[in-house]
Amino acid sequence: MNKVIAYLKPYRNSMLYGLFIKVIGTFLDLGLPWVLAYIIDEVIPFKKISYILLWGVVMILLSVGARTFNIKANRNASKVAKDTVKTLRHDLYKKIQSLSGAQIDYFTIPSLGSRLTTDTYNIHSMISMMQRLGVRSPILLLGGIVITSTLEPVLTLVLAGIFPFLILVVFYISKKGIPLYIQVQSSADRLVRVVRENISGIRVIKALSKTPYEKERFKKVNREVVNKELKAGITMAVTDPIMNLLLNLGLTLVIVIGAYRVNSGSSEPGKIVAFLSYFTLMLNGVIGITRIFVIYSKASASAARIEEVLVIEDDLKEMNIEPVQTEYHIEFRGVSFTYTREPCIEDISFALKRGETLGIIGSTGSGKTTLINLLMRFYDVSEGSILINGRDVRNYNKQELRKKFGVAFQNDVLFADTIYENIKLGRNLSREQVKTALTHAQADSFIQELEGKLDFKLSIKGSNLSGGQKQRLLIARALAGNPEILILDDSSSALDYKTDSLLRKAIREQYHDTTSIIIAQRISSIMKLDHILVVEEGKMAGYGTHETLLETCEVYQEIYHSQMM
Ligand SMILES: Nc1ncnc2c1ncn2[C@@H]1O[C@H](COP(=O)(O)OP(=O)(O)OP(=O)(O)O)[C@@H](O)[C@H]1O
Repeated sequence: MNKVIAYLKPYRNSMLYGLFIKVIGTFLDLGLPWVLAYIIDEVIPFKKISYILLWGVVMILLSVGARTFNIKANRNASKVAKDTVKTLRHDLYKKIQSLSGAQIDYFTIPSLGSRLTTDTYNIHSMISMMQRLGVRSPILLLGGIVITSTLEPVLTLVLAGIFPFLILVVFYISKKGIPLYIQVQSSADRLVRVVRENISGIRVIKALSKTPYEKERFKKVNREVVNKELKAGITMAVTDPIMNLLLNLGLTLVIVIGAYRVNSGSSEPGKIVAFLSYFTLMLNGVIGITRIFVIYSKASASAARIEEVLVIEDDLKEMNIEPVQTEYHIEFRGVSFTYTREPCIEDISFALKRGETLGIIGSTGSGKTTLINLLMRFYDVSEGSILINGRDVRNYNKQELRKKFGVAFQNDVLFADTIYENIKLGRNLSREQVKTALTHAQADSFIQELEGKLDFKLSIKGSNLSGGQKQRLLIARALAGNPEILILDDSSSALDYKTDSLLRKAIREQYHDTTSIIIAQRISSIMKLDHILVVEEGKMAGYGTHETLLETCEVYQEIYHSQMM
């Protein structure tokens, strides 16, 4: 919680101001029953209307003052909570952006999503509540005790006697509640994951008639969240009735003893009436405190989850590795890599000169994308090294490294925005540059037919385009800005042969200085490239030109025969 609490520092003055007016507002509330008792016991016996009216006005002023100060304080509290969580959410988002691939795998994307949304919302509720109920409730409770003890010390003793029990209840229950709320958040993560998968795969689910299966899957995880919520809720909900019970027991005693005291002349009816009003205020105070404990329990579970992300060390730090003199633009030197347990990439080596093209082919899951992940340093190699211009990729500032690339990943994302903005993607690219990239990506012809052309608005994930059209836009995005290194990861699979061939021709002719790596399943997409790497189960099954591989590489021959014959 400490790291999250530190976010409140800049708002210290604003919180102090809020605290001040909240305290005044609450004290004005506490003054009301005292004035009531005074009117009943001291003013009414005189039977003077003007005197009674005067004290009535005092009561109205107290009441209006209390409301005004409380409203002002509550507004201030909301503002502090909103601003604090805005900064926290911003920092968390920034941190998530900088996480390495391994760290994202560890946290999982749905969990990061709910840490950024539900967890920060819980913190917002806590900060807001702490400044409101957190100030008001203890004052109502303690102030109530102090004032009632001046009015009726004997009766106050009866109420005060039950407070140690109340504290014990709150302590015991919140100790049980916090771990339960951590479990609730974890199962909410699973729910988010299932919903994400479900919604993004809605078409295939319908196509394969998997709706009942998915419904069942959702039902299961939804039930899990509900059960966990229920368990946490039931545990925390015990607090309220137990406290009410204890307080009501105390009140019953107060009324009985109070009645005896009024009868015996040692107290007055006004004091007993005021005592009952104070009791209601104190009850509100106690209810407020229990609510704070519930919110605190939730927020402390959320704070732990947020802090876990905020404090994680960058595992892709810049290293100080001596650069080497080399004629190559990109070099893989004996690269091996393991995601979790089994090695995924083993001893891969190749070298490309500037402007050369490399095709990577191999069966699914053989490790082709992983090679790109390592080149772009989403993960660090387990063994060996990857050099760009003789500098180890671990030597680069991450921004500097990633700026070199133009990338179209498998199933990459198109945003719900115009075609122009989707290609530009926040870079400083003119409409002319974007148009050129679209022409090279063979997207020109279909864009001409769209309403608004470059300003045609795409739906989420580009769902108002065909698969081939989407791929052409993604390729254009990779080409725009003339990157130093172009990566196309299985991104032309939906193109017809003619368009695919025109695309390769455009890349060859227009991007001389760009070193290109093209991952493809189709041999026709890569057979004319300068080098071809054949990957099989993470290992190099062959490396060379199309002709040499046809002679020397059995795996390549098999792929060739299966596709071309
Ligand atoms: N984040 C990850 N965590 C653990 N294992 C992973 C991760 N990403 C990929 N893998 C595993 O590593 C292996 C290689 O995956 P990779 O995506 O590199 O294959 P690929 O050759 O590109 O496959 P495809 O042609 O189907 O895209 C696969 O067995 C895959 O299950």
